[in-house]
Amino acid sequence: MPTTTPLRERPAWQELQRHHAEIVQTDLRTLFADDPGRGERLRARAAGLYLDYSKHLVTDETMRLLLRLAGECHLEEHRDAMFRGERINVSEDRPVLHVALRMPRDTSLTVDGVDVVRQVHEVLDRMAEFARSVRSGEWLGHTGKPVRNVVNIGIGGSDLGPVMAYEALRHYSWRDIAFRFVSNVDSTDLVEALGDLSAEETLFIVSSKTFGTLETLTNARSARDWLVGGLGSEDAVARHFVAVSTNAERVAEFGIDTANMFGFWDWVGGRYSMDSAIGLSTMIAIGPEQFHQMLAGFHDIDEHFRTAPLTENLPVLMGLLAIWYADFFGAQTVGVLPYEQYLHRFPAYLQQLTMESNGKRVTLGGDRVDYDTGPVYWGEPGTNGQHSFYQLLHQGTRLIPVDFIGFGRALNPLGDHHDLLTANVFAQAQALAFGRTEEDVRAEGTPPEVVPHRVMPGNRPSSVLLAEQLSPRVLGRLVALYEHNVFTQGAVWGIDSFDQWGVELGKVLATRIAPALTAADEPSLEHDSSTNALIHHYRTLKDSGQQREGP
Ligand SMILES: O=P(O)(O)OC[C@H]1O[C@](O)(CO)[C@@H](O)[C@@H]1O
Repeated sequence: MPTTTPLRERPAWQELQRHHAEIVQTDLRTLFADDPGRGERLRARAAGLYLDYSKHLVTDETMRLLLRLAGECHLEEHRDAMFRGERINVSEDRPVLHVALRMPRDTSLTVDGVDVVRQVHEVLDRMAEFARSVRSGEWLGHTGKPVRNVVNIGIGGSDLGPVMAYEALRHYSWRDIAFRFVSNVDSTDLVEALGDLSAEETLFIVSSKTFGTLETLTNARSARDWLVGGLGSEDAVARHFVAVSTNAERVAEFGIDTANMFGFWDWVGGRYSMDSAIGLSTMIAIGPEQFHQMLAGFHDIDEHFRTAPLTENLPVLMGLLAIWYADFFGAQTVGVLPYEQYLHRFPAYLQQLTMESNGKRVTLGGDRVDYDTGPVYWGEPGTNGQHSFYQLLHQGTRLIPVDFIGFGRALNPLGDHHDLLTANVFAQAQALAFGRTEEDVRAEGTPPEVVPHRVMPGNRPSSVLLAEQLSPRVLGRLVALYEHNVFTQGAVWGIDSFDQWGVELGKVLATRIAPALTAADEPSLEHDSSTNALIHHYRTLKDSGQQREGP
């Protein structure tokens, strides 16, 4: 599918470069003053989401050129290839089919002779049956008690999706069960999570696509020791451990009965898996019906991405804007600022989705790119961030495009809190775009020496995304929106957004270094001089602690 013309040589790219030189001669104040209809025109809607992109450093001409670039990069053909189940993850030679995870039961998609939609719904049905039995108290632990605590053990995509979704949908969750999420191999994570739990009432979900991840297996082994220690029998594992994985062999090797395993497939990337069986904790928390609502939300945006004209296609517009700033303005980051406390882990979730996907430096054909790819995504919920890092957004030297996410209705209405919250969304977007001029500051009687400090340059870009109210369906829509935004960016950059080879080397090196840290006798070291010195110093610190802790 990829054509051979290098990205920077494409006509639209070159025109965008020329056009960029014009855009920086104007500013948002002028653009709005000259065009009263801008705020109503530069916006798009889909599946209950409203995207205002009028406060971006763009004109109609910019959008026309960006959309032309998408065409020249065959975005629609790439998209259709994904939906058809072609092996677009070239470096791993796999299809990319998270969109099949939310296709309705009465549809089908055949890949390599198998109807994957049927497979998906078989697993969803098993998950639903299990979730119902846990929620109803029918599923009993080894000593005959129902489950009161669910602990998901996983990392990366096997943790960030479940924890983000649990937090986002807490309002809809079954409060009789406590949920904990353990990811870090730092023992504090597990110890703190289990500290106040009773083994008799605790169910572990070991979530790992590969079932080979060091952190997850280490935590799962320690959790099993804790359980067996607490209940006094290895037999307890069968009623207290279930697994979510693509690797039945390793699940069995670990000692979990594969009858208690929920599968998925290698065509689901870890960071695209929260709506697969990896979402088992989410399903137990909110129930199968609400989980299906979340899937329907994902599907709403899949259909929009697949069928809407690019000019009105929300994820496409967002992806192209990210490219505009990354490659033509040299912006390094994108802030995501949800004004909804329940979405407080959404930026952390997006970090993996965006950066593990588009943190790539070679094209699909293996050539080194000569343009910037994936920006750094980061963020915090508003209004908290306003009292922390927004200063830099408003008056710092860097250009940082941001996405504000707001809602029409609060889940926990209280007085005028929600109107105040939303007023802050609009005010921040306004302040970033239009700032405060020197004349305005002087007119307020500001002492001349303070004037430069109080001027707000404005001309800082933002999107405002609005939805009715956070719900499972809306969460699905939001996540799918960013998934396809990431897809759009990757398709234009011509990179593989679905592999993650960059995380492998560190894993291999850690397993080489670990024996030197655990060895009883001073090891002979053959690493670089810095690593050798660090290992020596660590061993000294460890020994000095052991001596102090001695009898
Ligand atoms: O689900 P697994 O196989 O344990 O992998 C966990 C995470 O590790 C990664 O491979 C990166 O280290 C992610 O892509 C993945 O989500």
